[in-house]
Amino acid sequence: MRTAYIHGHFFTMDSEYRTMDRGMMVVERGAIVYIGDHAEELLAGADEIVDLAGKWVLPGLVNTHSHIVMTILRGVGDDMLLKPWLETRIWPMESRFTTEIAAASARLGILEMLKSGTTTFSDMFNPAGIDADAVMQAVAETGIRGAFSYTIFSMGTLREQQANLAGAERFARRYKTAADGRLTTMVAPHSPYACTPHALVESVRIAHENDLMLHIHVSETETEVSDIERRYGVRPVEHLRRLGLFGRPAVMAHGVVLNDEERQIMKRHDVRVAHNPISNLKLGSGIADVGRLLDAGIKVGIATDGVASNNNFDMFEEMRTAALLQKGTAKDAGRLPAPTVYAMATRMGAEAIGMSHTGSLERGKRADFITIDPYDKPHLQPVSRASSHLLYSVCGRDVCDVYIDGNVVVKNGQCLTMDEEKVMAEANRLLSRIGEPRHGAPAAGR
Ligand SMILES: CSC[C@H]1O[C@@H](n2cnc3c(O)ncnc32)[C@H](O)[C@@H]1O
Ligand SMILES: [Zn+2]
Repeated sequence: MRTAYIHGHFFTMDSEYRTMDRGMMVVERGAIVYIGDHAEELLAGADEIVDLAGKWVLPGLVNTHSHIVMTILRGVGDDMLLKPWLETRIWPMESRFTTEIAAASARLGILEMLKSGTTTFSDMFNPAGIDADAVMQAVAETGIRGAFSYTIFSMGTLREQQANLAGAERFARRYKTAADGRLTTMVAPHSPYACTPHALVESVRIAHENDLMLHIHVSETETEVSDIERRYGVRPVEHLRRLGLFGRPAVMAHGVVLNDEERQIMKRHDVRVAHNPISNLKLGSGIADVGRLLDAGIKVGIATDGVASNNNFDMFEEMRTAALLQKGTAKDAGRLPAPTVYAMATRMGAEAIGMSHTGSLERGKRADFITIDPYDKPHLQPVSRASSHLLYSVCGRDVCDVYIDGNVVVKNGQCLTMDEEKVMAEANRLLSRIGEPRHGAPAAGR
């Protein structure tokens, strides 16, 4: 099947940030075979022609760190710092999760991601008490692309910790290539504070033996850094380096509290960062110095984290927040200009999570793209300044169509791979099982 997408205003987000006004993209078997100016002769060989006149077309966004299974916890534990938030609100509720809740929560999270333009994500989920296969089945059916990680924690008895490691290894192997290559895995020790050195070393072994990346929360708060210093005599980055974590390609979620020496270690070992500006603000963790990370040559992607600390999966909101924070903290309006932020949310983010077959509209890449129709939207006028609006004015609700592997998964704002009403109703119904009253739910539904 060969499809020609014509007349759209294309933002390729390639390394030259090429744009084409009334351009053309040809897709065959889910891959881009042509992108450029309109070429009438290419239409002859097309099985289907899709007219995108008036629409902005850009690569699907890449969310480099999320927790979709936590979506049902949106609104839990507002106004708390990370440590008490996790220990007194989030972890106790996660411990009551069932497979049904986890799968419903994942569907709801992915529905929100797809409808707001995210086509690829890298996710960590807490496997305790749930059947990971059922969750993966739910994820595969949505049509999204992603890297999934079964989180390794050093909690509970020794036997429970061994079971957790064995589960993570089984999972990493089983889903390394799944759903026609759309889904893959990473190995995810939760953090230097929730994992023993043994669990961290085992994580590296699993990653090495299965040729996988590592994904870990690091240096999110001052408290974490001082706790690790007290326990191990060194800061988190050096602690992880000594344990061999950076012998594999690794994505560090957060990286809020870092010094120059740590950035040098990270650059030397090609450690990438998933920057979660809104979650870091909401949990009172601080603001990562993204400017310095990029200046040091470190790849940085943008991420939402879970919605309990955000409270949504809107990557446009995340991009704008990232840009504004860096300008404000550096007192330099030129910090993090639009092209840099677009790259972080698309091509660089995809590279950061080892998925460089997506993230830009280039020949040979997967046809993962989204469209925005600006014409009926006052906040996107004047339309001629699209390259500014994509950062400063667009929000997730403006996304019109979403394609992954050349398949349309959202059309005119409606998700085609899920029954939207059912997904939302199911999440609300299951909420009562984890002990939260459903404030605002209609009485008849109780
Ligand atoms: C969902 S899997 C992993 C585990 O991570 C917890 N979590 C969610 N957000 C954060 C964060 O910002 N820092 C550290 N840990 C976080 C979540 O509750 C899960 O148990
Ligand atoms: Zn996280």
